[in-house]
Amino acid sequence: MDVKIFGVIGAGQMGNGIAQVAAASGLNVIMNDINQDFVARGLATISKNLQRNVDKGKLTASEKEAVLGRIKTSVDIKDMAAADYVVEAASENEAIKFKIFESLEEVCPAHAILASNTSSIPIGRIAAHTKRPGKVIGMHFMNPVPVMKLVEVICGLATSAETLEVTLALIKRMDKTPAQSNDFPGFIANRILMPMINEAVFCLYHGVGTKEDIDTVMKLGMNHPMGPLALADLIGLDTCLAIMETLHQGLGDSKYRPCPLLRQYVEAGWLGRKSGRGFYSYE
Ligand SMILES: CC(=O)CC(=O)SCCNC(=O)CCNC(=O)[C@H](O)C(C)(C)COP(=O)(O)OP(=O)(O)OC[C@H]1O[C@@H](n2cnc3c(N)ncnc32)[C@H](O)[C@@H]1OP(=O)(O)O
Ligand SMILES: NC(=O)C1=CN([C@@H]2O[C@H](COP(=O)(O)OP(=O)(O)OC[C@H]3O[C@@H](n4cnc5c(N)ncnc54)[C@H](OP(=O)(O)O)[C@@H]3O)[C@@H](O)[C@H]2O)C=CC1
Repeated sequence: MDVKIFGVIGAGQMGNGIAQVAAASGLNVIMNDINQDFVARGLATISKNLQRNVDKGKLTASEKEAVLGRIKTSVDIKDMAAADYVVEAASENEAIKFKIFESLEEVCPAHAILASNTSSIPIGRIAAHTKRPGKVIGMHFMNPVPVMKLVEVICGLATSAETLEVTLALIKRMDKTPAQSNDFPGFIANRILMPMINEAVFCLYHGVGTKEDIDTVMKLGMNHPMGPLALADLIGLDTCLAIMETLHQGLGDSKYRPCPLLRQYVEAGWLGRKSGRGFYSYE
């Protein structure tokens, strides 16, 4: 299948990154969110990231304009009627994703593949909200999308070989590297990463160390590029909590229980970088 028009649902930190790398690979992109402010913010982030590359001499100004010129914005999901392939990158919330997939089923052409960038929700569960489970797949990019090489690929029980083949070709075209996971809650990436982050939050909660010392141990002791609490702030504490809840409920093991401190921060609206405050302050 030849993908010409690539749709992205959600213009947040993941959605705008996915739109950027798709447009940079030559695809025509439609980036959708629920209101004009969010798509405008997403487009401004893409423009800023591309400009950084122009300033570094990695991209010319006309290449930047060409990439931006391939991105159309939308606040109406019906615009996905033009898409051959759609990646959903809305908030990590089952009810929101189920509703989006029900709408995509209605508006997208029969040949369109519907992918989700979900961090943890089983793909089969999402696919059950469409009439085309063979054309539903997990395409899980890493944050920040323009920088990170990995895309985790998840096939549900019904995902077809053609859907996988088209997805792998797109990942190659975007100059990323795939790794395949079977369809378990949290897949591979967050089955391993998120319990580590949650344990770092428990260390803070129990007073094992300060946030700075916890992060320094993992940065300088284990050579991680960022400490786990700083990384949680980058990912978004609401997303971290949602992933832990999916692991806890889906795998039924108390070792995945979210740290109460993580829940307290989310309830206070301390969501990390995106809200200006998480474990650290960004104001
Ligand atoms: C939750 C999930 O479901 C899955 C996930 O995504 S989990 C999160 C996975 N991501 C990680 O673990 C990220 C860990 N952190 C890192 O790798 C690094 O700290 C980092 C890449 C974020 C920043 O790297 P750094 O060396 O500290 O900073 P910096 O020198 O400013 O940036 C390195 C490069 O990344 C670019 N960059 C940094 N942040 C960026 C962003 N948000 N968007 C685009 N580009 C960015 C910089 O422009 C720079 O590019 P050049 O090499 O071309 O100069
Ligand atoms: N953050 C990360 O590091 C990673 C996240 N992911 C996954 O990517 C997805 C998006 O995460 P992220 O970008 O961080 O989250 P953000 O909160 O930054 O962005 C989500 C965006 O989706 C919008 N949205 C919500 N509902 C709808 C809808 N019905 N239609 C269109 N857009 C909608 C949100 O709007 P509003 O603000 O109004 O709710 C917001 O703009 C999640 O599934 C997450 O688990 C995957 C890999 C890494």
